[in-house]
Amino acid sequence: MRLEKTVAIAGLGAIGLEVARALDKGVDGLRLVAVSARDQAKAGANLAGFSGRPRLLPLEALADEAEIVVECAPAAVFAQVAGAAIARGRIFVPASVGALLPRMHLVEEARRSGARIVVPTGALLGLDAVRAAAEGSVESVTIETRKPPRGLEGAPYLAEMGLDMGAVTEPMLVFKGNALEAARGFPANVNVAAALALAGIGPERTMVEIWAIPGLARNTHTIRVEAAAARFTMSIEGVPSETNPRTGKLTPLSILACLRGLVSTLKVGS
Ligand SMILES: NC(=O)C1=CN([C@@H]2O[C@H](COP(=O)(O)OP(=O)(O)OC[C@H]3O[C@@H](n4cnc5c(N)ncnc54)[C@H](O)[C@@H]3O)[C@@H](O)[C@H]2O)C=CC1
Ligand SMILES: O=C([O-])CC(=O)C(=O)O
Repeated sequence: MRLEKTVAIAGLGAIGLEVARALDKGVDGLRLVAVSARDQAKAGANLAGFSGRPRLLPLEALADEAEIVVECAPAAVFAQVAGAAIARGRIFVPASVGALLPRMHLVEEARRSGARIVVPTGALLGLDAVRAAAEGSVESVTIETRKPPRGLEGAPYLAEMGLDMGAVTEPMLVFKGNALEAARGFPANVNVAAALALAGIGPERTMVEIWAIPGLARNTHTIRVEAAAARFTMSIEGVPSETNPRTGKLTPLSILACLRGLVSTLKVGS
């Protein structure tokens, strides 16, 4: 008989609430025991319809309650959630992957505490192929991200460069650089580039282009990999969530699939 693993979720927004709802409906081998939210009244209302009764706790307390801590909060509070989960030796599943890049010391801390950091594919695709390719030699990895201008609004890089997304009337290349610079400049927009970098050849060598495309209905990511074992190009067009246009609807589903993979008897994909 398989033991159940307990799960806690930090942040009940576009991603966290969807994951929480799905877990509450029932996923074999997983039990939602705690959540954290900024707006307690709103969280209480959202949780009122749940059949389980997850505890509503501060971010740092989640790791005391659950074996798996899923981070679905803004990048600004990433360190609080990650630090506690890793210190307690938990399985830490981050959505704000961009916030992990400047904090790679957490991987060393996890090694010491026995914690694991499991990065879901999120709004992206094909990280199994990228990881396989990276077991051999890889010449280059690039990602082009295309979003409607409103999906990029609020990024610190845009403010630094004086770029007003409201004024974009035709396709515009707003950023070109490596994944580390992209994560710094667009902490809420290019988690996919960070995940790609971690799957493959690292943030310095993974190259990123970000385009603002007026009228674009879907967040589009295209990966190109040139490796000794294979050359591949993959593209995904994600439907933006209604609650947060920066976030694709696939992301909570990817996290759910990732969580299932932590406990399932049959697991598909490397
Ligand atoms: N890995 C991936 O492919 C993707 C990752 N993301 C990232 O995932 C994270 C979550 O994204 P969304 O759910 O779309 O954001 P969201 O803004 O819809 O939700 C975040 C939630 O966290 C809550 N929150 C804020 N401060 C908090 C605090 N101190 N304690 C507890 N809760 C707090 C907010 O009230 C909100 O409900 C973001 O960092 C985003 O950039 C988004 C899309 C794709
Ligand atoms: O949902 C998407 O298309 C990707 C995204 O926002 C991110 O990488 O943070």
